[in-house]
Amino acid sequence: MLSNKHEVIDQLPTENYPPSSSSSFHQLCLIVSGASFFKFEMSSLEEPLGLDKLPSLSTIDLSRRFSSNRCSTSGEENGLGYCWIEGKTCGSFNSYKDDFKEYRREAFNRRNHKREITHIDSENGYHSRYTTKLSSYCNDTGPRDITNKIFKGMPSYVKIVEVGPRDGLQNEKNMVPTSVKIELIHRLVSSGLSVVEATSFVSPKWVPQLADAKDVVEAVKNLEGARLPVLTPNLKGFEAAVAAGAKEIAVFASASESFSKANINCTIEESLVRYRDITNASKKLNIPVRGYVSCVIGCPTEGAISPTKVAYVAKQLHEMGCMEISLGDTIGIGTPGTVVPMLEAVMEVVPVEKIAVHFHDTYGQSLANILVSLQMGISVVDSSVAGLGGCPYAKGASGNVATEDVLYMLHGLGIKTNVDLRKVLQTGDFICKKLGRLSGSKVAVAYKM
Ligand SMILES: CC(C)(COP(=O)([O-])OP(=O)([O-])OC[C@H]1O[C@@H](n2cnc3c(N)ncnc32)[C@H](O)[C@@H]1OP(=O)([O-])[O-])[C@@H](O)C(=O)NCCC(=O)NCCSC(=O)C[C@@](C)(O)CC(=O)[O-]
Repeated sequence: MLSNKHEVIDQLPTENYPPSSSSSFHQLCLIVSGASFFKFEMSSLEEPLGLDKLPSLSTIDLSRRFSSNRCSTSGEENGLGYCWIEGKTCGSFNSYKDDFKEYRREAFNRRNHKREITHIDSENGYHSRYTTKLSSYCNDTGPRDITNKIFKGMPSYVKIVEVGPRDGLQNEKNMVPTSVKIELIHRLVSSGLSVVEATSFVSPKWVPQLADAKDVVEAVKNLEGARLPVLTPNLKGFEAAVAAGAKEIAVFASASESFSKANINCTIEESLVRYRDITNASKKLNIPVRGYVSCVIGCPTEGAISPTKVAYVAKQLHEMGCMEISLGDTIGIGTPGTVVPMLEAVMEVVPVEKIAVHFHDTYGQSLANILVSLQMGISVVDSSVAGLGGCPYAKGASGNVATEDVLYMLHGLGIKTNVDLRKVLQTGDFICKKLGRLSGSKVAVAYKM
């Protein structure tokens, strides 16, 4: 058992930790595929796994890993990454549409396959035979084909948008000192995060915690190495943000009419008018604007939200000039079953490279949802250090998915982030101590044991 924190942190997986065996790799593929029919050799959970025991794909050359003789990949990068798609040339997003069509055909056209399988009951360990409808992956194809299907279309680099200082803190009841917010941003930037959402220029009556937005931005505006967007709900906020020195803005619409009312006191259409004013003003100043769509799966009052509504709002934001559209499962109710159709709808109207995903972890589904998003080609993921977060106007919304957990998964998949997980863990430790709470990151908890 590791007792010393530093000892623990020193053993964390980095982006390039030592090679794993092919059997670990195979195990991971099976885990990722959600195949519950296989038994794994598990390591003791009494202490964190040593790095050499962790299933890692990171050190195996991606092009070799996922290519067959048919694949012409030579490991070249085209700016967005290596091709992970068997039998294709290696541009990732250039060939995206074709790849995605094929992906959908192969991934979703297997609903009526009846198969007899041997089920190993995970609790009782007994074998039972039954006929069920399920994916034909396991019986039709070899492990290599399964692997190719799982990793098809995944990016080799993912940009993390750290939202801890804004989304993470906005719901904190006790006022967090401005100096702590500033130090938090410094630490996050020094861990390699290239985008750290710093604060919001919203009404202090609505979100008192972020009433010090001006002071925060003035203190961090010259920080190098990261972009520091701030949220603005209207021109008043936009102007205040720019005056304080903000160089990037985010606007936040909703796919739910009730949530729009509760959150920004206007209808969806009214919010889009406000955001058009902001994007017009920002174009003149050459300030990039990110657009959020909240409640993309469900709303605390309206229930399920249709993918068509989400796509509509996303399209509007895209067309008015938002450079990236972040899709927020504000109350964290999504599963891959609901996230995939929502993403499909949005991808019809917004290019995949402009889509980000923003999951709250209320039901523990965030990593699964991120994984399917990656499989659909998305390469921008929002997360919050230590899993801080929650929306004051969304009852039941819990923290965002923890940055540490996302990094751990991405690095385990061999996906680059340029973020130092150790430093993010230390930052999570820092902010949790300041807030007097436990980390919401599973990885942080595991490495402290
Ligand atoms: C939009 C408003 C302002 C409308 O609020 P309102 O009360 O309808 O606005 P108003 O125009 O009547 O103004 C009321 C007061 O607020 C002031 N005011 C007006 N605008 C600003 C501003 N920008 N900055 C500072 N002050 C402002 C304004 O000057 C006035 O002050 P008073 O005269 O009473 O002293 C309000 O509803 C608001 O601030 N809402 C923000 C709520 C918020 O931040 N929610 C959390 C965001 S998280 C989210 O949306 C989800 C996301 C993005 O994280 C993604 C996900 O998780 O899914």
